[in-house]
Amino acid sequence: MQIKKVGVIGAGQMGNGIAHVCALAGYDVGLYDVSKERIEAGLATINGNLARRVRSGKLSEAERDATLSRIKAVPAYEGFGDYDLVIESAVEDEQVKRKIYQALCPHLKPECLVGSNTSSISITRLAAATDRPEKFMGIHFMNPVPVMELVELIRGIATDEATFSVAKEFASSLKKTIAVSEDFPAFIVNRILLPMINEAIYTLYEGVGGVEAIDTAMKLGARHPMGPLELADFIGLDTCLSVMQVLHDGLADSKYRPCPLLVKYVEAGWLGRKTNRGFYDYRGETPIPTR
Ligand SMILES: CC(=O)CC(=O)SCCNC(=O)CCNC(=O)[C@H](O)C(C)(C)COP(=O)(O)OP(=O)(O)OC[C@H]1O[C@@H](n2cnc3c(N)ncnc32)[C@H](O)[C@@H]1OP(=O)(O)O
Ligand SMILES: NC(=O)C1=CN([C@@H]2O[C@H](COP(=O)(O)OP(=O)(O)OC[C@H]3O[C@@H](n4cnc5c(N)ncnc54)[C@H](OP(=O)(O)O)[C@@H]3O)[C@@H](O)[C@H]2O)C=CC1
Repeated sequence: MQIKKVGVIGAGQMGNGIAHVCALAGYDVGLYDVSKERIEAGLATINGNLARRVRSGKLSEAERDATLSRIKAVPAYEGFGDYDLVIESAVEDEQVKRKIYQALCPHLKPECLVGSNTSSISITRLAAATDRPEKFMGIHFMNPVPVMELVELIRGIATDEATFSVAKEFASSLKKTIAVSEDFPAFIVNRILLPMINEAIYTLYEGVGGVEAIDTAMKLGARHPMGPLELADFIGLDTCLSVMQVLHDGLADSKYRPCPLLVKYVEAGWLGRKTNRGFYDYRGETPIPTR
């Protein structure tokens, strides 16, 4: 099957990044979110990211214009009727994702593939909420999508070989490197990364170090490009908590217990960069640690 048109559900930081790399690779892209404002904000981010690449000489203005012209807003699921692949990248909440598939699938052509960018949720379970489990896969991009080289591919129990093969070709066409993961909670990257971030939050919670000390320690002591708390803010603390809950529930091991301080930040609505406050306060010119 030849993929030409790619739909993206959710225009947040991951959805707009997925739309960006797909359009850059020559696909026609349709972007959907719950409101017109959300779609416009996603399109504005893509515009800004492409403009930065033009300024740094990595993209010509003509390439930028052609990329932007390939992305359109799709305000309703009916608009995805002639798409070949739809990638869902809405919030990390199983109930929200299930509702999306139930509303979306009746409008898709029978051969359309469906992918989820979920960070942690069972692909087999999500597939069961669609009318096409054999055409459903985990296609997990990393943040920031235009920069990170990896895509994890995850097959559910029912995913057929043809779907897997098209997904591999698709990810390669975006110039991404593939890592195949079995369908276990949080797959490979987040099975390893999120417990480290959670441990960094416990380190803060127990007073072993402050926000800056923890981030400096891991940046300079372990050569991580971002400290774990800075990275948590970048990912979104709601997403970090959801992933830890999926690990804790799915593997039933207390070592995955989400740190109570992470829970508290999420309850406060301090979700990191997207709400301007998390382990750092981003409202001023430079980020200030909140603890
Ligand atoms: C939760 C999950 O399910 C899975 C996940 O994704 S976990 C998160 C995985 N991601 C990470 O671990 C990211 C760790 N951080 C990094 O690798 C780096 O800090 C970084 C790549 C984000 C920024 O690198 P940097 O060297 O500090 O920044 P900077 O020099 O400003 O930018 C490097 C390039 O990235 C681009 N970039 C940076 N942030 C970007 C963003 N948010 N969106 C798009 N492009 C971005 C810049 O435009 C620049 O591109 P050019 O070279 O083409 O100009
Ligand atoms: N953040 C990260 O680093 C990574 C995240 N992911 C995964 O990608 C997915 C998206 O995450 P991310 O982009 O960070 O989250 P964001 O919060 O930035 O974006 C999610 C978007 O989905 C929208 N949304 C909510 N409900 C629906 C719905 N019913 N239909 C369509 N859109 C909806 C949200 O709108 P509103 O704000 O109005 O609710 C928001 O615009 C999640 O599954 C996450 O786990 C994967 C890799 C990395």
